[in-house]
Amino acid sequence: MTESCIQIEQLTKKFNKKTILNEITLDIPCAKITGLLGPSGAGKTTLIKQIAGMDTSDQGHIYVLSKKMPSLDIIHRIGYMAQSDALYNELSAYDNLDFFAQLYGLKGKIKKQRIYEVIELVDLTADLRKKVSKYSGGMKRRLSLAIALVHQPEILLLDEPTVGIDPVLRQSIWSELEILSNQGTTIIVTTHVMDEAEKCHQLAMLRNGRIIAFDTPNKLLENTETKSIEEAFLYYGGVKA
Ligand SMILES: Nc1ncnc2c1ncn2[C@@H]1O[C@H](COP(=O)(O)OP(=O)(O)OP(=O)(O)O)[C@@H](O)[C@H]1O
Repeated sequence: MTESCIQIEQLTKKFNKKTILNEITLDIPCAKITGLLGPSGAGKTTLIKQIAGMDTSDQGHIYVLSKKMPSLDIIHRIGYMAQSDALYNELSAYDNLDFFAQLYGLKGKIKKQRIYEVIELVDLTADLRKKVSKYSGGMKRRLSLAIALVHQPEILLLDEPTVGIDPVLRQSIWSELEILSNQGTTIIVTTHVMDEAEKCHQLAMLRNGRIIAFDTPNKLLENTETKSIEEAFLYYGGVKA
C-alpha cells in the first residue's frame, strides 16, 4: 500500500448554496504526480485551493503531511501555482523570485542559487532582469512555476501549469515534475489536457464536484476497456463510448 501525504475526507464546499465539491474523499499518494482531471467548472481549482489551505470547507477535513488544514506550519512546505498569475508587474523576474524566496525564509547564497536554478528550469535566464509587465502570458506562467518551486516544497500544487506554454518547454516541465516526484515531492496538477493526464501516476476524475474515478491511467483504461483517457472519462461520466 502506498503511503498517502494528503487525505481528503468527505469534503463539501458550497458557494451561494450551490454545492461545488460534493463529499470528496481521496488519499493522495506521497512522491507521485496526481492529476485532477475534469471539464471547466468541475471544481478543480476549488479543490486545489482547499488543499492549499486557502479556503474553508462547509463539511469534511483535509490533512496535509498529517496536519489538519488550514495550518500555518504546513503552508511553507507547500508550493502553490495559481491559475491566474500573482506577480508584481513592476518588478523584474529576479526581484519577484527574490521576494517570494525571502518570504519562504531563504537567505544569502542558497537563495541566490535557488533563484538561478529555477529560472533556468523554466528557460527564463535571458529575461531574468526584465520587468514582468513586459513578459508574455506564457513567460508569466513559467515565472509563476519557478516561484512555486523556489523553496523546494514537499507538496507542489499546480493549477493548469502549462497553459500558454509551447510544446517543447511543456515536455521539459513534465520531465522536471517526474524528477521532482522521484526525489520525493508529492505533486497535484489540474489539467483538462488529455495527453498530460496520461503522464500522471494517478488520476482523479472530477465531474460536477464529485470524484467519478481515481486510479492509475492504465487501470482506468483497463477497467473501462477504452483506448483513451477521454473515452474513459466519458465512460465514468455515464456516457458509454
Ligand atoms: N468564489 C466563488 N464564488 C462563487 N462561485 C464560485 C467561486 N469560485 C468558484 N465558483 C464556482 O464553482 C464552480 C467550480 O469552479 P472551479 O474554478 O473550481 O472549476 P474548475 O474545474 O477549476 O474550472 P476551470 O477548468 O474552468 O478552471 C464554478 O461553477 C464556479 O463558478
